[in-house]
Formats: sequence, C-alpha cells, structure tokens
Amino acid sequence: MRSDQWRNRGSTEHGGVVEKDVHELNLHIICRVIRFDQFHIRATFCSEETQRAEMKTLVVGVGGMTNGGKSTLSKSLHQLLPTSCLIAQDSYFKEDSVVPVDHNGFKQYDRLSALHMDTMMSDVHSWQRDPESFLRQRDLNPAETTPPDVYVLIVEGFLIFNHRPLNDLFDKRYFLEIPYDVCKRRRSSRVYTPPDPPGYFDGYVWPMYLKNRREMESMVSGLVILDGLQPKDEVLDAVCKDVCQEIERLEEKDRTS
Ligand SMILES: Nc1ncnc2c1ncn2[C@@H]1O[C@H](COP(=O)(O)OP(=O)(O)O)[C@@H](O)[C@H]1O
Ligand SMILES: NC(=O)c1ccc[n+]([C@@H]2O[C@H](COP(=O)(O)O)[C@@H](O)[C@H]2O)c1
Repeated sequence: MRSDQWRNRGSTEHGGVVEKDVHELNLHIICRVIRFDQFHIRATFCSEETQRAEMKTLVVGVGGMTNGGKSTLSKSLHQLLPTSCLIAQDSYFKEDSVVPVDHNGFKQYDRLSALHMDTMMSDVHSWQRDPESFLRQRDLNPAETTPPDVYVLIVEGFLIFNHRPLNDLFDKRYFLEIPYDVCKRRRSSRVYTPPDPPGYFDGYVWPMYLKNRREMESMVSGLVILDGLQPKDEVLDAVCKDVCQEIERLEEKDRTS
C-alpha cells in the first residue's frame, strides 16, 4: 500500500491545507470545511459504544478512464474532508510475474484479475466495520480530535465500478472521462511499473477501456459523468458540493430522527 494513502490529517496541518488549497474555491466549500473544523473542538458526552452505533458513513467512488484525473481529484477531495480515508485501486495490482500476456504479447493489466480485489475489499470492509479505529490504527485520527458525524471513504480506480461487490457499496459514483487523443497524450507522459511497451495504448489499453466501459454500463446505474477536460478546481468544486450536500443530508436525517 502506498504510504501517501494514509496521511496524517491532524487539525494543525488540516488548517494549513485549508488556507493554502481552497482560497480559489467557492464559499460553499470553505463553509463546509469550517463546519468540519467545528467537529474537532465539539465536546462529546456519548459513550464509545453509543458513538459507534450512531456512526454514519458515506462511500464515494471516483472511477474513470486511465489518466482521466481520478487520483488528482481524489487527493484534493481527501484534503478537503478531514478524517476522510482514501483507498486507491492501483495499490492493489498483482506482481508483474503473475500477470499473463494476451495473444499480442501485451501484459493484461487492464482487467480485474490483475488486481488483488479480495485484499482491497477486505480493507474497505475493515473501514466500514469501524472507521474510527481504522483511522486510529493508521495514525490518521489524532487522539485529541472529536469524531465527525459522518465518516467519508473515497475509493478511486479505473475498474472500481466493474467489481460488483465493490460497486454495491458506493453511495456516490463519479466517472471521469476524456477524449481518446487527450488520454493517449497524458498516458504517454506517465511512467508505470513496468512502463508501457510500444503500441500498448492502441493495441491493448484503449480496446480494454472500451470493453470495460461497456461492461460497467451494463451493470451500473446512478453514475455522474465528469468532464476530465474541465480545470481541476472546477471538477473538484462540483464533486465537493455534491458530496457535502450528501453529508448535510445525513446529518439532517440524524437530527430529525
Ligand atoms: N482536470 C485536469 N485538467 C488537466 N490535466 C489534468 C486534470 N486532471 C488531471 N490532470 C493531469 O492528468 C494526468 C493524469 O492525472 P491522474 O489524476 O494521475 O489520472 P488518473 O488517476 O485518472 O490516472 C496528470 O498529469 C494530471 O496532472
Ligand atoms: N502496477 C501498476 O501500477 C501498473 C502496472 C502496469 C500498468 N498499469 C496501468 O495502470 C492503469 C490504471 O491506472 P490509472 O487509471 O491510474 O492509469 C491501467 O491502464 C494499467 O495498464 C499499472
């Protein structure tokens, strides 16, 4: 698992991130972050057991084509939502030696079978069972902070909606798309391990994207398609607004029940 996935989101660092990163975003997001800050100083009189029973969770899926901007968007969203967790599918690729080649000699990385999906699911389930201790075990929740009303898990990856057990868990589903030529250009300046061999994009990656997309569309509903050509801040702004609305809805439900 990549070390940058489980960054410590202490309130001091968080305050710094807020000031540095959101100055260009709209007021809505700033207000939202301030409200999250309030969670950190709010006193709580509930027992640990009561708190766990009252925990609300929101699972956000950020899918999309290769180089569509998934990890850029997910990392920014994670920074804006203190005590959120980020799980990235590309941390679960199998070792190169066990990934088979196709009839053209291309390594078949763009399939679910190239990923340790069981391990990924077990991490997601572990967060779902108890987000509080999941954060604590990974040193993401400093002892002095008060738990939020809603815990958010962000799951990002190019095949997250194609794996039915994972797809079933999402409360929100976003899919970033870009045109073929932009995708090819962005991909050509990215270095994977192992690097793409010559002809890999047209001979393997793009045909697999089309196949995986068809499969996804046959099994998934409620996808919000995002235009990955929009400026990064605009994409983030739109998703953040939507996610924050959902968090508010859950909080409201909590207050009225
Ligand atoms: N909205 C955007 N506009 C322009 N470039 C972007 C945008 N989002 C991401 N990028 C760039 O595209 C490349 C791939 O982005 P990344 O987030 O790593 O994609 P993914 O995780 O979907 O593979 C990076 O160089 C990144 O800076
Ligand atoms: N171990 C790795 O991370 C690895 C190795 C080879 C290819 N890839 C590529 O990663 C892509 C998916 O990740 P992105 O959506 O971040 O581009 C796939 O298209 C796959 O071909 C990843």
